[in-house]
Amino acid sequence: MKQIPKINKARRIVIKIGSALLVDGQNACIRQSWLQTVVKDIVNLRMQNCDVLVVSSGAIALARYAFNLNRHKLRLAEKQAAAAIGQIKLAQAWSENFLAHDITTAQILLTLEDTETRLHYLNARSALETLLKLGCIPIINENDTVATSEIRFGDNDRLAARVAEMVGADQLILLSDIDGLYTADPKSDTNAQHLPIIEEITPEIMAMGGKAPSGYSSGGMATKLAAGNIATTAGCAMAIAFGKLQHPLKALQDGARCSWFLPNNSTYSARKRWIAGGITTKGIVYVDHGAEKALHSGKSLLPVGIIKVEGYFQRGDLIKISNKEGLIIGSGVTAYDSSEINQIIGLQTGDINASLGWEGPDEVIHHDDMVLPLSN
Ligand SMILES: Nc1ncnc2c1ncn2[C@@H]1O[C@H](COP(=O)(O)OP(=O)(O)O)[C@@H](O)[C@H]1O
Ligand SMILES: N[C@@H](CCC(=O)OP(=O)(O)O)C(=O)O
Repeated sequence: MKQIPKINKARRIVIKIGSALLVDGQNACIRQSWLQTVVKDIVNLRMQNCDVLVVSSGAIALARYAFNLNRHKLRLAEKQAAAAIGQIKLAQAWSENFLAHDITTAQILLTLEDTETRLHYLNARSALETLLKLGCIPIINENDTVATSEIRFGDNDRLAARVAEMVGADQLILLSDIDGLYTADPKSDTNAQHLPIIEEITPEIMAMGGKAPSGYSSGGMATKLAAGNIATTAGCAMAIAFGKLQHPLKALQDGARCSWFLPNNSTYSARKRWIAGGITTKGIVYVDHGAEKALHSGKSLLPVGIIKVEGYFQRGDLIKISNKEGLIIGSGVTAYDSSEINQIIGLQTGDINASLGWEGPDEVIHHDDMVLPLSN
């Protein structure tokens, strides 16, 4: 039996706070007395030598009543406008509350694209590391204004997991309106059972995540489980805990019920963890049975094993690998763009250069740039 993680033993924690906790939905204002208690809990964690990063939702919810933006379904551009209005209030609330403890906060707005483009990812990572060294608390949110539907996380659960992976956090705490994962949504199934420990995120566990709820929240349980996949693959434990009460982190430290997702004993390098955490699909290469077997035995993907390419992508993009039957078996960074792969599909290594007219690498995806099995 694996050990249940303890929040007071963590060296670095990412805490994700959902809109419903931070924002009073009736009045579209910050739940100030609650926020004060969360900030106090975070200050205490830092006194125990733990680095803390906050992923905070709430920008859109804070702007709901401005400019008649209070309908349930907003268009993307309206959400972006609401986020731009609300983000100032959100950052100000965090800043003022931490300043009361002489702690400086720093706002970081990220998109899915930032976490999937290697250079942006490395820049964000070094900025976060520097902020932590300076003793600041990064307050992170999705950059909703520039995130169009294809490049949106759309939920801060997966963004938080990506951040946890980026900074090598040992714990990710998702504070929610529920105290963990149940076998079904307890709001609609009175027989649902609470699950205190999830050792592995199996397809059965994934199936327990329902659809996104209506109202101000956007993710629901499904995105929390997707976050669990990213975090645990990166070797980070994840908790889903009830956050609505005062001092929610202290409550967790004192043993309040929650669901812990235990980390994989992953020995992935930082680069492979980045690949494993990829969410978008720019394209897919389909491989034959021989190649599938070779990949599983640690070989690189060669053109000879590819039978089909889907999508348009550039060299260096993260793409998925599918077997002949259409099952995604992995992902990796491609050394060729999609039109080049179409030119060399099925070719033996010795014939690649003649077909391309220039000297390309032997591998379409090098073993060092590939993760199997796929983590999400
Ligand atoms: N299997 C499940 N276990 C627990 N909660 C579930 C499950 N399936 C769906 N849910 C719903 O997910 C909700 C939490 O997600 P959400 O409202 O998006 O939270 P947050 O705003 O904290 O991101 C719960 O209130 C619950 O109704
Ligand atoms: N970026 C959005 C939050 C989106 C989101 O994930 O919301 P939630 O499900 O409440 O955590 C905002 O600040 O309003």
